[in-house]
Amino acid sequence: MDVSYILDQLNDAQRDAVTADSPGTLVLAGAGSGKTRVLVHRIAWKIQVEGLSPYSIMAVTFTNKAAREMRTRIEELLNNNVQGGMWVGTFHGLAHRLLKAHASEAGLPDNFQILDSDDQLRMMKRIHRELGLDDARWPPRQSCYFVNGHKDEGRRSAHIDDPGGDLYLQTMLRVYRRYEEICQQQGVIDFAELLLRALELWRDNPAVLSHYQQRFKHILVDEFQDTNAVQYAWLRILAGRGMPITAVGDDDQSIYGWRGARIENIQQFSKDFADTRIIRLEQNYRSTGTILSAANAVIQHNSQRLGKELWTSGEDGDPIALFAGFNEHDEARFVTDRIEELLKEDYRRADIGILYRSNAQSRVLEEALIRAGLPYRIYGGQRFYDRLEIKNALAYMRLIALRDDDTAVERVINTPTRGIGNATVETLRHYARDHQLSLWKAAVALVQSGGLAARAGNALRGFLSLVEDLAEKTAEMPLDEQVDYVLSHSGILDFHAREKGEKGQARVENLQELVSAARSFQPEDPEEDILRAFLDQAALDAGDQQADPHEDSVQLMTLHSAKGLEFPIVFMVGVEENLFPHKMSMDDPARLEEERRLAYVGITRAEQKLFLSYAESRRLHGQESFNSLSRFVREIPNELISEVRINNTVSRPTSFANGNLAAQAAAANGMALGQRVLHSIFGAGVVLSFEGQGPSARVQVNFEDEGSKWLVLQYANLQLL
Ligand SMILES: Nc1ncnc2c1ncn2[C@@H]1O[C@H](COP(=O)(O)OP(=O)(O)OP(=O)(O)O)[C@@H](O)[C@H]1O
Ligand SMILES: [Mg+2]
Repeated sequence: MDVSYILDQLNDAQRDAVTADSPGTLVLAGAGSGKTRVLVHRIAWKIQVEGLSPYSIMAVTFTNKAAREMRTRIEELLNNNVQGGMWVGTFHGLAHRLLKAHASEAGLPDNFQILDSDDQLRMMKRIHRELGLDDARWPPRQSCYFVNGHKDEGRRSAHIDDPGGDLYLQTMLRVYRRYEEICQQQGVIDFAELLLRALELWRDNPAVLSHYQQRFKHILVDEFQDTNAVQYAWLRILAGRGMPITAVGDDDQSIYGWRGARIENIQQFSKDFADTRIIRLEQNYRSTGTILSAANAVIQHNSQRLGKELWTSGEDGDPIALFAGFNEHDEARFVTDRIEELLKEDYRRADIGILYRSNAQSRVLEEALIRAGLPYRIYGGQRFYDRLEIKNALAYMRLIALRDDDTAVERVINTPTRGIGNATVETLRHYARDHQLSLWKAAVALVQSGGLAARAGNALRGFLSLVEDLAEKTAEMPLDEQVDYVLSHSGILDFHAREKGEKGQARVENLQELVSAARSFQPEDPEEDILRAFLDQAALDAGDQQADPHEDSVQLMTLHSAKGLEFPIVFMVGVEENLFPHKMSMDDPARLEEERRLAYVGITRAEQKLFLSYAESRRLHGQESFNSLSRFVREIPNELISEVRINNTVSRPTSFANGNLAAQAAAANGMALGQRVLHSIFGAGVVLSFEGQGPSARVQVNFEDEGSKWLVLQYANLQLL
């Protein structure tokens, strides 16, 4: 059999890694050196040459998107359909699959549901109320952090030592215990719990473990540097004493330390897996020489490194462009202007990635993209399934699947408004707590016993029978009709349609989109209950489905979600001290190094062109700040960077509502580049640029008769034309 096509497009070191027959194989290499490619080709090799069945392979990727891509690439390579039972997915996705197959062994009800981070926070707030904790002193978010942090390390509340007189720990422990109890009672599990349960399932059920140990013949793990303690333990327990395992990773790209990821797992690997062969890849195939030199220069400032070389035989390419905006709007306009130019040069929108440090930065960029008529998609962040109206609709669907889902009850018991006030809900909560019941069962009991005032009782009865009715009427419908029916008969559609203006409109469109999503939904396992599978998918998916995936669109995402991806063009925006590195990480050397690795990840996403930009003044989370250029940019040698001058960006007049220019510019300097203005003495002209801020802000205007002049904005008294 001619299998040369599996090795043809690989260099020697990559071939070595693909064909290695060592029990443990660790590929340790920098960004863009072909680690993911090696994994894909290694799987093809295992199947085609070594004759492993796809059924006996497990591959772990970092995102659901990466899992889908991996599957497609293997299929392309093997020229066939390898659906045949191969397990490819994220740790969370695989753990979920495992728990569904063995719910009872894992101590879960068959229809357990996933609690996403928003739901988790909601539940935490309820627990705080129940325990009489004041949210100001005990932020519920902090409790989530506490619980998740311990779970990531594999610690349940029972494993935490008696905190003695430490009030903080005592309180957190009480919260953790109560949280565990309630989750168990309701049959819901959060993300960290998925992993921990999956680990405990194997640890405590030798029969289940041995089944999988016999089934799998090879485990492969991408982005190994970001595994946490529980994930690593899960791999180890499965691999047992002899299952071959291949891990690929890059210590310089470890960026999830804040979520419990442990770089040490890399060193641990060769100790734990006998006869590990370590293979290094040194040639980068992704980026231009300039981009690669910049990345290398930045990461060299870190002290904790295993140390790797990375070179490219490619061209140097363009210098890295650096743009200083007056504020975030100016920066966003620079981005959209450049994108428009690039699109004229034969690039497609999907070739362009815009990367930022914090989710909140996306809003201004989104607005600029919308204004410029440029379709875009966001990975992560405000995902389709995170949107309010979608969560409302899904809460009804979840209740149809499982009445005891308290989070869903809380969400829609009075949405749309049906006269169930806070007092009634509070009574319900008390009753549920006192009788150890779910909210739903408590509601049924209260309605039956007549324990409520007539009005409240009727309203509550209305809600209960609505849900029962929805369940009954839609039981036999195909999924999309079911969703459609629930949207109109629950009142959710009307409720959101009544919201004013664009927002209501957008919500209705999103709800309609949910029907389409249901129509095109196909469960991985056709035997499975489709509603259940759909709800699980909604909770798990990393937000890939918000826009039409086939439309050519600009890609927006945080630096964290960009890991493993590549784009011909990359804009890294907001490269400012306090934003990136993040101000929370500035004082801690270890966290600062993690921020630098994030910069390394960002830079190395770019194939051909890299644009960096920052804003001299920025309003974020409602606060104005003035930050200097990020140290990470200053760590790039000057000769690799070319500064973009502001005038270059004045390509078209910006339109915005009439008003007093000084006031607007004072609020947001530089909004009006290209704007035509009138001065009482110099006459009409066009705004060329701005300088400074506050009272010293100056504006440069090119007057038709008088030529270019600098004026102090505050006194210039310009009128918009
Ligand atoms: N031998 C090769 N010949 C040509 N192109 C290659 C070769 N190896 C890898 N590539 C290409 O280089 C790019 C980077 O490869 P890949 O994504 O596998 O790198 P990686 O090491 O996984 O990067 P990251 O660390 O960012 O995850 C991809 O476009 C890939 O197709
Ligand atoms: Mg990769």
